[in-house]
Amino acid sequence: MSTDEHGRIRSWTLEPSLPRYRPPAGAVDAHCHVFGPMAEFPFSPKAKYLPQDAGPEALFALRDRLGFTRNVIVQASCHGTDNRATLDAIATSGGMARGVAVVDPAISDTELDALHAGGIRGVRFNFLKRLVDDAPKDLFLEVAHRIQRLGWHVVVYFEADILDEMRALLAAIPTPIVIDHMGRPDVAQGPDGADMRAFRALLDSRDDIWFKVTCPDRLDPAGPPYADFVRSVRPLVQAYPDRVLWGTDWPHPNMEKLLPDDGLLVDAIPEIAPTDTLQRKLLIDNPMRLYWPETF
Ligand SMILES: O=C(O)c1cc(C(=O)O)oc(=O)c1
Repeated sequence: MSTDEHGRIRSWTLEPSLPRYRPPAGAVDAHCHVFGPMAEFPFSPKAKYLPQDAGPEALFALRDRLGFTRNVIVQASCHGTDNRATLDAIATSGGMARGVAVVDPAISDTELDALHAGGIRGVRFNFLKRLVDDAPKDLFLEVAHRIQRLGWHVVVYFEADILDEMRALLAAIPTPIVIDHMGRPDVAQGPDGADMRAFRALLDSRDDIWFKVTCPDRLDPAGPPYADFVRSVRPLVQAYPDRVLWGTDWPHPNMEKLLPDDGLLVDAIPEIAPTDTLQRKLLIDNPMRLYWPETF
């Protein structure tokens, strides 16, 4: 347990192993976060965890160590709707990061424009009760309509047990959708289990629902080499190769009891995406299409 004298937790390992797998040049870590630094960017009073600082310098050092080129920084719940830490990290990346914001539904169009100028390309709707106090679907849907003019997408985080409740909202969202961590299926059920079947039905309901094959550490308690995660997720990558994204999830919010080794997370990539073509789509083509569309 890595808690400092102020009760601030560390959920990432300070010495990740060097991965054996080397990503192709230009690879994107499409799901990561920054925490603080708190002195500059305080956490939300509503934050459900109080992490130690995990700022852009550490994030970009990890990016280089793991062999990645770009990051997509997703606003973490501990920063609420104050996106300054995420924007600061993007600003210091030299064009090598873009982001996903969490916004107050009352946000103005001018503020949305400023987020766009700062590199934001999507908004995140979080439905996990342990992370947020409320998730107003009607207001979220209004936000989804308002960001359409910017060419953004909606990132949604929910767990498998509420997938059915989510269907109506997901069907109504007018922009592309990205599902965080595949909606957290129980990977122990295997690729044909109820959770994966329900998730595939969702993917089949629209051709613009993307998903992140992230967080083996959260979804597969057996740990590396994440055998259940690999056997459940590989068929998904093979079936939907053009709308799948990968990310480290660093600094792994709330994982302080079992610090994931980022090097071993990278080593799982060729297991879930076994060919060069799949790896290129997963790590370069797909995230670039979504976050750096002007390069196409
Ligand atoms: O499962 C989690 O605890 C978690 C939390 C956050 C966040 O606090 O934003 O983001 C994630 O992607 C995952």
